[in-house]
Amino acid sequence: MSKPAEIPDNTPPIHVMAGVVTDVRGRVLLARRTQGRDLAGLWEFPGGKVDPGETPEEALARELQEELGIDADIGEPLIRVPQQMPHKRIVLDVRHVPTHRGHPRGLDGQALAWVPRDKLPRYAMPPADRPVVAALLQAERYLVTPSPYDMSDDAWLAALDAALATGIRRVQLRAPDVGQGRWRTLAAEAVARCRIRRAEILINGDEALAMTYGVGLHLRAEQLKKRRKRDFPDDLRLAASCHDAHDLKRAEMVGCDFVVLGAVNETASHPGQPGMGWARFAALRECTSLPIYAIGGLGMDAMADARQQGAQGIAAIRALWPQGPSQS
Ligand SMILES: Nc1nc2c([nH]c(=O)n2[C@H]2C[C@H](O)[C@@H](COP(=O)(O)OP(=O)(O)OP(=O)(O)O)O2)c(=O)[nH]1
Ligand SMILES: [Mg+2]
Repeated sequence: MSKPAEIPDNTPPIHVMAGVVTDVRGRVLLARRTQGRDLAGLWEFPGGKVDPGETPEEALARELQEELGIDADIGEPLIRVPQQMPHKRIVLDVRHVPTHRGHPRGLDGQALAWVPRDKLPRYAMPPADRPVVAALLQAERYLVTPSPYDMSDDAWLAALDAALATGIRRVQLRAPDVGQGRWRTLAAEAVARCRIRRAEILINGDEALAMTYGVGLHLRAEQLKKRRKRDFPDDLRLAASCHDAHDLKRAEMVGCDFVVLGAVNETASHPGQPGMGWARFAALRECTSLPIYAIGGLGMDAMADARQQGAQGIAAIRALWPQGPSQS
């Protein structure tokens, strides 16, 4: 995952603002890049580069006025994606645009489309937009279940239910250190509970079990290193745990749908091992367009930071698992 030779490491990235302009039906506005520019023909969120002396919000409001003729209210940040492209580095800084005045028109001759959210993945977009679309459609919290240790199955399942009740919609089922028989029982019950709550399930490591239930598979880092091809149904999620640029490259090659990258901070399970920190996380994120959850000693209070560093959100055991008496 080395950087293209023509980009020196110290080239400052180009700051690009883009807006998720939404209509009353919740559809999102995409614009098609015109011929004769980079990435021509691809669909994008309308926006453009920040000019010297402008704030990011001023830049986005100006671009939306120039390109679409609308007077837009710039809302909350969605995600900020650092991205290496063949001949440049950008930071794609995406804001919600919940309201605007005027009817958008393609003033540069660009085609426009109002797209229902669930149809966004059908549009061919630049690589930096893949994490943006994922941020719009997919869960920002990825619960990784802890081993039950001395908890009873019932207590563990009750904790899972409590976690799901907080609105968690993506779960990695993992229970290391329990025997096969108990793992199968726990997994069967956990899959049923996640289905009731409409939470997406990925099973850690156990491909046969994932296929049995028709749910996703989360590859451990060692499993990812040995895998050459996806070899997994396209309609089920395939994810992987990554620690470095090699892992990310492999996850791309294998066709993972998303990955988990860390540890960002020191964790309680590995005291004394410093994490990679946000700067390293963002540098690795810059070299891939995979959606990435940050993991490692992160609480939910780090969510805004994570999104600013280009993360889909946070994956966690402790921070997302209700603390029962035997967990303390
Ligand atoms: N607006 C926008 N740009 C994107 C997206 N995804 C993405 O990779 N980009 C890239 C494409 C370009 O390399 C860069 C934006 O530059 P641009 O050339 O469109 O900027 P601009 O609107 O200021 O246009 P110009 O006046 O320089 O022609 O960011 C996106 O969703 N929206
Ligand atoms: Mg533009």
